[in-house]
Amino acid sequence: MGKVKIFDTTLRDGEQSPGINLNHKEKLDIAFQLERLGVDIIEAGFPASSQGDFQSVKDIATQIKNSSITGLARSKKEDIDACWEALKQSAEPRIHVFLATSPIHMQYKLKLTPEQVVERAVESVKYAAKKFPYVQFSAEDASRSDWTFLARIIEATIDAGASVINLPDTVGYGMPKEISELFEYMTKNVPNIDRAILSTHNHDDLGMGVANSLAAVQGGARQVECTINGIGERAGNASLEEIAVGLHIRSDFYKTGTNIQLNELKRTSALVSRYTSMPIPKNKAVVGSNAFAHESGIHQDGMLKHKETYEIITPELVGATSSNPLGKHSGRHAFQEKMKELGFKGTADELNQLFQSFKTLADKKKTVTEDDLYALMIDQGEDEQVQTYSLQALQVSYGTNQTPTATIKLVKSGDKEITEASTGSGSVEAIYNTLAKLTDYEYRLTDYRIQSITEGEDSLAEVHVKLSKEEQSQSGRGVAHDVLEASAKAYLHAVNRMLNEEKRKKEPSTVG
Ligand SMILES: CC(=O)SCCNC(=O)CCNC(=O)[C@H](O)C(C)(C)COP(=O)(O)OP(=O)(O)OC[C@H]1O[C@@H](n2cnc3c(N)ncnc32)[C@H](O)[C@@H]1OP(=O)(O)O
Ligand SMILES: CC(C)C(=O)C(=O)O
Repeated sequence: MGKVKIFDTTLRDGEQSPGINLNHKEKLDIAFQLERLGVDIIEAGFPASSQGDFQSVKDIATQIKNSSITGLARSKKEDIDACWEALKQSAEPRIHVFLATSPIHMQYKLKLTPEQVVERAVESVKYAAKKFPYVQFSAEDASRSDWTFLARIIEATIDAGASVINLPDTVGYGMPKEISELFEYMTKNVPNIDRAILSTHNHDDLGMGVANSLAAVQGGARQVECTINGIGERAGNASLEEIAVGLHIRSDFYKTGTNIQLNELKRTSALVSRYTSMPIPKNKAVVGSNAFAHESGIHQDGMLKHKETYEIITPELVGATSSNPLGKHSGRHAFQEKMKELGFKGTADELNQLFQSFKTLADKKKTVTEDDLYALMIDQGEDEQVQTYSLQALQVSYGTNQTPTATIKLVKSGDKEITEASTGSGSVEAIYNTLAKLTDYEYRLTDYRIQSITEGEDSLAEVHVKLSKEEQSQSGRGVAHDVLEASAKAYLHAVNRMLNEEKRKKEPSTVG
């Protein structure tokens, strides 16, 4: 049996997670990391849904060479046309067309009869196949669809030109046995099934996303759709890292594997977590910080005697350890070596700047971990974007019987220095009141979260904020050794993103 293809939808279904809003650069960075991870197919977005999605899919399709790129389209000519415009320059243009097949979706959402759904699906797949060499058709809500009807629409769409058929558990309703039987049934009962490969796409509403994906492989699926860290609509999608490691560790059972470079999993997960502002739960399988931590005496004793007593996955397998910790006495060579290992692709000048930031941090911290270095790299990436405002100096005066006051100096548009002071009921509020005056904007703070990137008293602080203004909202993050500085940086990050977005919206549209 060949390898199972991994179809990553972090940039499409993953971005549908409430609260996630990735910008163009973040999407490209994630796409490059997914390519490095060995993902077979990257679903880069839904081109007809917005100008931003269109542009990201187009740029990802032209820049990524070692993974195939696809985009989502409803069964509508306009969506298929937008997808083609975005993907026509990719080495292997692929489209993902979908239409719901469950009674509830057909009747209430689409307001179409089953006959009309078959007609519409066939018409769309035929139209897409005139442009694209690879067409995937998804029968949305397949797990709640009638199996005989599903077999009929699968046969018809394969005849119309689909070479991949996806049977999603759209609302996370299926149970593993049921999902595996669904795939077995289609494999046996669709006469032309050997002309297509079957794909599975599972949501986690009942916590079954990964179990259902693996059950589908048992039932005959040869492509698995999933996301990094399991992000996605509602409770999320099945997580790529758990599926890839599950198929690897239990290859004795599944008799197949994937092209995923497992030792890239940890850094991919960290990058996606940082960019989406979605922290990884400590106990998350494979990539959580407790995944390889053994706490109790009996377990520790077992581990000391023989690691395999309690460890079925080694941290090294998924790229989770750093054997050469960096600190204040580390030099350029060790630093450069580590950055190479972490996938740094910048110029010598950028590396030099990073080295300076690393030295500043190492003066304050005992050990600089991989997570700290990722944070520095991501911070530097932000510097490459247009930053209308940057933080020059911050001073906060605070005392138990005193109103907190923040004095802040910013640099505006690269050269103009502006200074303001303001009070607040707490230090962070004083900072935000001052920044609101300085940036001359009326934002509402709708989310504020602090996370320590690493463990220990001297860890870096990461603050995530969400600012809203009328219908718009933008998230921002700031990393610093000090929580107040990280809070100021996060606010400015969101303001700069908001301003960039406003500027981009004023630029002429190029969709279609
Ligand atoms: C299961 C999934 O994850 S599917 C992907 C879901 N992702 C998204 O929706 C994110 C991006 N979506 C968007 O930006 C918007 O919804 C758009 C641009 C696609 C459409 O926006 P609007 O035109 O304003 O329509 P709206 O979202 O309100 O309604 C969806 C319409 O698409 C129709 N529709 C839904 N699925 C399909 C489909 N597969 N094929 C054809 N039409 C469809 C609905 O019936 C509805 O049509 P109606 O207006 O005739 O009632
Ligand atoms: C478009 C389809 C595959 C989807 O995202 C779902 O059904 O969840």
